[in-house]
Amino acid sequence: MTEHSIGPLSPGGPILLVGAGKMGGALLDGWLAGGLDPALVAVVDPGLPPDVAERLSAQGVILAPEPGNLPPPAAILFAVKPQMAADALPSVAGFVSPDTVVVSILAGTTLKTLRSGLPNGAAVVRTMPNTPASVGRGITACVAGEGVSAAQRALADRLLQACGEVVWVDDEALIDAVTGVSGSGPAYVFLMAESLARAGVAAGLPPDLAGKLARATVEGAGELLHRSPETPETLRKNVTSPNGTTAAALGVLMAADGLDPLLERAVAAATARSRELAG
Ligand SMILES: NC(=O)C1=CN([C@@H]2O[C@H](COP(=O)(O)OP(=O)(O)OC[C@H]3O[C@@H](n4cnc5c(N)ncnc54)[C@H](O)[C@@H]3O)[C@@H](O)[C@H]2O)C=CC1
Ligand SMILES: O=C(O)[C@@H]1CCC=N1
Repeated sequence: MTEHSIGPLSPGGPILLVGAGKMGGALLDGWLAGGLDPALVAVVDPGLPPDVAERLSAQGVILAPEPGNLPPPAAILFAVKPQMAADALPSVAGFVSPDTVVVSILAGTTLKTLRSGLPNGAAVVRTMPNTPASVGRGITACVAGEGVSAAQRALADRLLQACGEVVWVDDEALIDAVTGVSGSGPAYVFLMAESLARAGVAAGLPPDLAGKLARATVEGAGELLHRSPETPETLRKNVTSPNGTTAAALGVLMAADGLDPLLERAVAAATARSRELAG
């Protein structure tokens, strides 16, 4: 369930999703749960599993449209794997009209690459969402390419807000580091739950109990962070009694070779990979 309602939206044309996998599908679910009329939504994805196609079709979503039988889309959400971009861009290009805004979520794929595969002067927004979008709790960072109008930017913003928060940056180069922090970031948190469970087993707990405790701890800490106005630092200090158990653990995690340098290397690796994907 999304917390975000996009309510009645008259985008001036359909919204076309190209690539309805994990991220594209999450955005689509967010739009439908947020109140977007399914008759205004079209999906192109040759790999759509039959059960998903059946569900979408039953909801009234238009499947596998051709440029000739779909009115010019107000927005095209481009959500294939970066490695499929070159193959898929021509089919996106076929749907682009002068008023269409193309919103890409492809890691690494630059505005320049996207624009080079689309009709001259196409309006393109490059974004980086994350998988908590599937529960309406994502965060997406966006950068608008040349010629994107205020109305096109507002439409992109509204579509992405169906799945969580949206922030805009002016400098496209920041999107690689955004990818390293929030795009890939949920995986680091899930790994934390896995690692904490393994550490619990190493400390003598039965695996089932360690897994349950670790999962509930990550869930609960995330929810507390969500609901509390306090900073992460204050919430951490609230757990830490002087000379107590947490202080003992934090002595390890906050040491010179602790979590900071490890995460710095991890985020730098993701950022570098995002730049590499640009080719
Ligand atoms: N999974 C994640 O956490 C995030 C992914 N992204 C980006 O989202 C994009 C999609 O990633 P996922 O959803 O994880 O991948 P996915 O593999 O789940 O989805 C890709 C979808 O594209 C479809 N597809 C392949 N070729 C196509 C074509 N020519 N035309 C239309 N559809 C086609 C596939 O059938 C598949 O359903 C990637 O570019 C990735 O960089 C961005 C932020 C987070
Ligand atoms: O791993 C990836 O390349 C994508 C982009 C951010 C999250 N998943």
